Amino acid sequence: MEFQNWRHVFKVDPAKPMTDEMLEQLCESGTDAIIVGGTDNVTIDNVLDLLVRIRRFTVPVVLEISNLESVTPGFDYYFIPTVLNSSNTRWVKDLHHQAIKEYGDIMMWDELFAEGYCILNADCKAAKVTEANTELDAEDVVAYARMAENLFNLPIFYLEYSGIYGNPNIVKDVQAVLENTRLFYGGGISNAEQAKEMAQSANTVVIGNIIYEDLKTALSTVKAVKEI
Ligand SMILES: CC(C)=CCC/C(C)=C/CC/C(C)=C/CC/C(C)=C/CC/C(C)=C/CC/C(C)=C/CC/C(C)=C/COP(=O)(O)OP(=O)(O)O
Ligand SMILES: O=P(O)(O)OC[C@@H](O)CO
Ligand SMILES: [Mg+2]
Repeated sequence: MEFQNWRHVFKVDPAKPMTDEMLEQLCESGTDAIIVGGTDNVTIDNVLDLLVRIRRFTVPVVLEISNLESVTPGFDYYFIPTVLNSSNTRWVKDLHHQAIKEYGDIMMWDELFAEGYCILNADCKAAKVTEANTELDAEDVVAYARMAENLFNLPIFYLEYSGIYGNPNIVKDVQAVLENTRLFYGGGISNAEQAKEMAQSANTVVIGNIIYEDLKTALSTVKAVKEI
C-alpha cells in the first residue's frame, strides 16, 4: 500500500482553524500525506471543510476516524485507531464492533487500515479519553509492537506521545522487532532535528501541533526527513 512508503506526514486537526494559505503550504510542502484527525470536537462539518480544501491539491489525504458521526466518503484512506494500551475495551474494539454492525455491508474494506496505538503521554487528551495505561517501560512497549504485528497483523503500529517529545530509544527498540508492520511516531516534534532523530527509527513521522504554533518550522521538517 502507498502508505508503506510514507516517511513524513502532517496531521491537521479539524477542530483547529486553518487558513487556505497555511493549508496550501502544507499540501505543497513535499510531505507524503495529510492526515485529518483529532481527539475532540471533530464534526462532519469541520472534516468536510478540510477535505474540500485539501482536495485542491494532489497530496494523498487520510481520515483518521475518531468518531462515527464525522465519517464521510472522499478520502483516499481511512485509518482506524485501536488503542492497545487502553484499559477500556470501548477504544480497543467495541466502537469498531458497533461501526461494523451498522455499516459492515457498505464498508470499503480496501480503504480502511487499522492502527495499533500505544499512547505514552499520560497527560494528552487521547490518553485521558481512552483511559490508557501509560505506565509502561520499553519492554512493555516492545511487547505491544510484537502483539500488533504477530498476533493482530496490524498494518500500522503508532507510538503516540501527542504533545511531548518521546524517547528515541524506545522508538529504536520497537523498530528492531517490527518486520511488516509500519512504525508511525507522533508527538512533540518541534524542529527539524527532532523530526530527523525520530525518522532514523520510525518509518513515518507525524507532525501535528507545531503546524499551528510555528508553520515555518513545521515545514522545515519535510526536508529534514527526506534527506535521511
Ligand atoms: C464513507 C466510508 C468509506 C465509510 C466507512 C464506513 C465506516 C463508518 C467505517 C468505520 C470503521 C470503523 C471500524 C470505525 C471505528 C470507529 C471508532 C470511533 C474507533 C475509535 C477510535 C479511537 C480509539 C479514538 C480515540 C482517540 C484517538 C486515539 C484519536 C487519534 C487521534 C489523536 C491521538 C489525535 C491527537 O489528539 P489532538 O486532538 O490533536 O490533541 P491536542 O489537541 O491535545 O493536540
Ligand atoms: O501534535 P503532536 O504532538 O506533534 O503529535 C502528532 C500526532 O501524533 C498527534 O496524534
Ligand atoms: Mg493535536
